[in-house]
Parts: sequence; C-alpha cells; structure tokens
Amino acid sequence: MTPTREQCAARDAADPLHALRAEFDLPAGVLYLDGNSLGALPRRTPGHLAKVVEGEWGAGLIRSWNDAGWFHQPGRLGDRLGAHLLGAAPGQVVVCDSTSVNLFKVLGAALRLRPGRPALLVERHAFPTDLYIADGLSGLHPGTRPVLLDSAARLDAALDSEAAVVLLSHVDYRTGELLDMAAVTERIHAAGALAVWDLCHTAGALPIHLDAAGVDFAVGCGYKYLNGGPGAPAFLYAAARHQADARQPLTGWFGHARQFDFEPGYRPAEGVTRFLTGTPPVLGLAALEAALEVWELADPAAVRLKSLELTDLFLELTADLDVEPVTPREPARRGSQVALRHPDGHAVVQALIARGVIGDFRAPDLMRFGFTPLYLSRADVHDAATALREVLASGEWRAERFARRGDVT
Ligand SMILES: Cc1ncc(COP(=O)(O)O)c(C=O)c1O
Ligand SMILES: Nc1c(O)cccc1C(=O)C[C@H](N)C(=O)O
Repeated sequence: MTPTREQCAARDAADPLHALRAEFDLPAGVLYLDGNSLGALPRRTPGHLAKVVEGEWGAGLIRSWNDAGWFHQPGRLGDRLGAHLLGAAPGQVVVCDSTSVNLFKVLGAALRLRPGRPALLVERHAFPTDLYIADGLSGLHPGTRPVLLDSAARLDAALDSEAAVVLLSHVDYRTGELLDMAAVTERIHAAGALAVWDLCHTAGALPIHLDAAGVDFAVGCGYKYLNGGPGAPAFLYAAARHQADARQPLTGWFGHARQFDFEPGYRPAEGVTRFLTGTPPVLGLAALEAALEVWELADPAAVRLKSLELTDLFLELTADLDVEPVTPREPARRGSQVALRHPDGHAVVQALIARGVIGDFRAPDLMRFGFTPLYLSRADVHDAATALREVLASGEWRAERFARRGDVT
C-alpha cells in the first residue's frame, strides 16, 4: 500500500529536520524540485549579505580584506565545508572560481603528477563541461589524450598503464546514479592512476568521505544542494599528500607564496592555497557562508536518510504511471534526484511548472526531480506525485503552450 498524504504529513511532523524548512524562503504555491540545479534561498542570506555589503564593504572599504578576513575566506569556508559535508580534514578545500575552472586546475595538476602516462579518462556521458575542460586541457598538454569511457562500469577495461587520471561524477546528472567512491578510487589507484571526482550532484546531497576514500582531487559547485545562490563560488579539494608536488596551471597571484612581495616570478604558496588564482568573489562567498550556517544545523547522515526516503517515496508513488524510472532503486546507488523517462518529457515538465511544481528536463526525454531534505517534506513529495499523475491523466501537457521553445535550462 502506498502511503496516504496524511501518513506522509504525520511522518513529517515527527521529523527533526522538518523544522529547517523555516530557514528557507520559498514562494507560496510552489513545490520546488529543482534544488539539484539551483538551491533555494536561505532566509538568513539577504541579511548576511546586507551586513557584508554595508558594514564590510561600505564602512570597512579596503580595510576589510584584513579586518573582516576576506583574504582567508576561501580557505576558511573550505575548511567548514570539508569538515561538515566532505569528510576532509582542514587545509585541503578552498572555495573559489567555478566548477569548470576548478576542474581545469585540478586536472592540470593531476596530469603533471603522472608524467609519461598519456590517458585522461572521462565518461562519455559526463556533464558536458567536464568533457570540454578535459578536451581543452589535453590540447595544452603535449602527449595527453582524452579517453572516453562508455560508462563508469567499463572503467576496469580502460585502466591500463597508460591511464594518468580518471575524472568521474559521483552522481550522474541525468540518471541520479551514485558511484561507490571508495571502491572506484581504490581500483583507479591499483592501476597507478589518480582519481578526480566531480561532486556537483553530491555536495549537500549526501555525506562524502573524501579523506577516507583516498580521493586525490575533487571539485563541486556551491549553487545546487549547498544553496549558495546563482553563480555561487565552487570548491576544490586537493589531498594533503599531493599538495607539495602539485602544480596547477592557473598561476595567479592569490596562489603565490608571497602575494604582496609583487615578485615577477611565480612561486606556489604552501598547501591548498596554491590552487587559488585571482581575487575571491567576496559577496558570493558571503552568500555561501550564510547557506553553510544552515547546513551546520543539520546532521548530514540524517539528511541522507531523509533524502533516500523522499526519493523512494516518489518512485513508489509514481510506479504505476506511464513513465520509465531510470534512477536506481538500490539506495546505495541512488543520489538525491529521480529521473523519469517520458517521450514528451519536456512538455510534461512544462505542464507541471504551470501548476507550480518545478522540476527540469534533460534531452532527449528525461524529467528530473531533485529532492532536498532541508526544505522538502514527504507531504510535498506526495503532492508532486499527485500533480504528475493528474498531468499525465488529463493530457494537459499536450497544450500548444507547453511545446519546446529553446528554454535555457
Ligand atoms: C556534474 C556537473 N559538473 C559541472 C557543472 C557546472 O559547472 P559550472 O558551475 O562551472 O558551470 C554542473 C552543472 O552546471 C554539473 O552538473
Ligand atoms: N549551472 C547552471 C546554469 O548556469 C544554468 C542552468 C542550469 C545550470 C545547472 O546547474 C545545470 C545542472 N548542472 C544539471 O545538472 O543539468
């Protein structure tokens, strides 16, 4: 028997995480299932930003680089994020730049740590920026060539003595499939290669254990599950054991050993600081800091349990619909989103959005629904599944206004 809405609401009432919903400012009448693409606005963010803008920028002016600690914000936020959500001991994470730029930096550093090995392995269906960056970087490294994997499951066949670096997504942005980070990293290391993980769809979706898994490098973005806001700075992780030898290619002055000596030659800073490039986006970091404060109110293990419950519930409540779930049912292989295949998925998603149920669509036929336990409840999941059922049963998605028109997301 699938649970009723009342049963869902009763479970919500008994859930300690339910209180965190009040930390978010969500518009009335909207069921937001797209926090896996752009997270919701934490209520404390506007006030925190106003404080930084008026107090630190307006009143403090340039003094705030020192007095308000702006210089150290990339490392300080990195340590907080590392401790709470990434399983990284201090001194290995910095918050800076975009995921794409950080990928360029860590892949560049990783390739230089494996000289003589030409292959940079990437999944054929990786998020395109990962493919583009791997391709662009390979063009700049004589002798390096990208090798496309049909899937992560085919990794072993490609892991030979030519393999330098393997770039993998912890969760697949289309299907929501989760890889076993520790086991896969171990296989990569057994072949003598380095493991670089894209955590865009897992940072804030489930607890990550980078140190314990022996990961070499990782990147991820701040604007999805972390709720740092549109264009929020991203993060990167460089394992302590690699830092002294790592040379990243974007050698800007914020990564210099003596930034204010203004030397003409580049010398990398100690530690993960050498992965910084230019002036940090102070206001973007402030918004991410406010969001992290909310995250620090939540136990990531409890968030994971609730996430699995929400995705499971949605899969169960939509099981009899004329859609094909592509997200794995096994909890250990599932991230925090559900993808359902439907030949007219774009129109169906548009019809849902017209009802206030916001999900998204990835060509050619995947409807994606992100489940963010900090601000979604079981009753919300029930309502979303009911809306999908009604949209499909009524055929309202066939209306001309829901036809595809080149929207950006
Ligand atoms: C797996 C993955 N990597 C990278 C990115 C994007 O990187 P950027 O923030 O640089 O646009 C996304 C989403 O946009 C993503 O889903
Ligand atoms: N980063 C995005 C953007 O700048 C505009 C629109 C969407 C996005 C996304 O995050 C897409 C997302 N990474 C995805 O999984 O498809």
